[in-house]
Amino acid sequence: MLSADSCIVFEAPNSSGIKIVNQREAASSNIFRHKEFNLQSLGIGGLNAEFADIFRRAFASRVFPPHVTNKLGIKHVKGMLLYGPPGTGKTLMARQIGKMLNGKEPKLCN
Ligand SMILES: Nc1ncnc2c1ncn2[C@@H]1O[C@H](COP(=O)(O)OP(=O)(O)OP(=O)(O)O)[C@@H](O)[C@H]1O
Repeated sequence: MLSADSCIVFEAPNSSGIKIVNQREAASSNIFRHKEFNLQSLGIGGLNAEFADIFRRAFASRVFPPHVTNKLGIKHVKGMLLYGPPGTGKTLMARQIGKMLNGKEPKLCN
């Protein structure tokens, strides 16, 4: 049953050649492939606080329906810069987050 809060998201596989336009806002609520995250199963250890910070800053706005973000004037974060000592999991985390998203792999800059 459809209600005023119902949201329809059209999806097409990349290989289909079909390009769906003008539904960016609606699609944003479906940004993650999986709704549950388990950092251990993603091979990420000891970065729970960092992941929570990334999620809160960059993705929290995307779990709200588009009409709520529009009404509140919330702008989605479109990029992030990870910094820290070498070999501490920045690249690993970026790649794993990229896999969880319905998008392209992250672009890594050294
Ligand atoms: N928290 C972690 N959990 C699991 N593996 C990790 C973690 N941190 C680093 N590693 C592993 O250590 C190696 C180096 O990590 P990674 O390349 O992600 O570090 P980085 O912070 O991007 O380093 P750099 O700043 O030098 O680019 C990788 O093989 C990665 O899988």
